[in-house]
Amino acid sequence: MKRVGFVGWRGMVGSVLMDRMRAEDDFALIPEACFFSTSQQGEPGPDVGQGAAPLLDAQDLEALAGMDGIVTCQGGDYTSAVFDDLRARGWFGYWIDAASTLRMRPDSTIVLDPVNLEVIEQALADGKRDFIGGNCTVSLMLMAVGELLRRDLVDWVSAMTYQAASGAGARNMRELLSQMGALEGAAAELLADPRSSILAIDRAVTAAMRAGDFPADAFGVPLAGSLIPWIDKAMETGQSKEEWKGGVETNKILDRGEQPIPIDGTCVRIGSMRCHSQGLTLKLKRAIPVDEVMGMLAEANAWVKVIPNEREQTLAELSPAAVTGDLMIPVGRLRRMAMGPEYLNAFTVGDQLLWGAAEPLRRMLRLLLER
Ligand SMILES: NC(=O)C1=CN([C@@H]2O[C@H](COP(=O)(O)OP(=O)(O)OC[C@H]3O[C@@H](n4cnc5c(N)ncnc54)[C@H](OP(=O)(O)O)[C@@H]3O)[C@@H](O)[C@H]2O)C=CC1
Ligand SMILES: N[C@@H](CC(=O)OP(=O)(O)O)C(=O)O
Repeated sequence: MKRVGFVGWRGMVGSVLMDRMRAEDDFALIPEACFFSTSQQGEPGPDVGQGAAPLLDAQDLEALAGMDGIVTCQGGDYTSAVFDDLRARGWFGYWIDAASTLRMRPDSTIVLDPVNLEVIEQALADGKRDFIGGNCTVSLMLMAVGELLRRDLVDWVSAMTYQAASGAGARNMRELLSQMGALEGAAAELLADPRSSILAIDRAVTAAMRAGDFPADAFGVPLAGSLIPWIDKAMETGQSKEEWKGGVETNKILDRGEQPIPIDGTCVRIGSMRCHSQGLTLKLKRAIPVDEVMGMLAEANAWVKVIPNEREQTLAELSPAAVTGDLMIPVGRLRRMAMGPEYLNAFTVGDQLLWGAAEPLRRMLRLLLER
């Protein structure tokens, strides 16, 4: 690949991608990196070691068709607006995309190479050209416990999620902080007085949360001091779309074909900034000693970190506060459950902008550049 186009590089996911590409010196492998924008065409683009050229128009199919590969973090509306037209013109380049639009199309491969490198290599051998990053929750779950599914040791998985504000976008992250500030502000005087009643503090906070001027334009409801047990649209199954993706995308990543593993649960937005956490119940096909499970998980990839089921280490290492900004994927609380020896409990945390969004795309591009 000689010319690689980047769309959506200045957004939240795109900025994380750019940072990671700079950190890994990926741009040194790209003879010509071209930057596009839907709103800032002609403005100077970023300098990634090749000088700062003016930004190209991301709607200009002619300019896009001049690329050997396109990496987009611009979002699903953009993909819907240009992708089919671009292919219809006979464009034969590689399309690497963070958005969900194309994920379930037969020609697309969902990329998470530490888990499904064989599937990606087969797709390349078959001449496939569309490589799409998975849903953040799915990718993070598979980075943590995918090895058990890959080895076909699992009957089903229930995933109860605790998802960060970042999954809803940059505006929502800002709003979460505004909400936190508004709650603190509502109780500030009472908090400053050590003799004030905690119930009075709680009343002040609850009143602020329910007031018409509480900042909730982005989420629609309070998230700080509360939670939102619904993410994305409704499906006919009664699932939210986020819950539906857990099943269909996991099975596509693992190429399970006609033998999908049932995966379901409740996806919940909580007041974390950019780390998604998940409480998992795995029904194993046979009772496997927990030590053996820990060994399998620890060896599965270079980023997973098995945390012993002990209080101190769990508090120190298995939380959004510990993981934010890091590629590490801790998985802990590993223990047999009261339901029987085949029932395994697990808890995992991951940065949803790194392994959840930018990193699988970066690695797919690198794989193509190094071929
Ligand atoms: N957020 C997430 O957790 C995940 C998101 N994704 C996918 O990635 C897509 C993009 O998400 P995200 O990065 O959160 O979107 P952003 O809203 O942060 O960025 C999207 C685009 O908005 C434009 N933009 C307008 N104003 C600004 C500004 N002030 N700063 C930066 N960019 C601005 C830019 O395009 P332009 O230069 O053309 O104006 C930018 O590329 C999503 O729609 C989704 O499909 C995938 C996985 C996870
Ligand atoms: N839906 C995810 C974020 C996301 O962008 O997912 P997807 O890439 O599947 O649309 C969340 O809200 O946490």
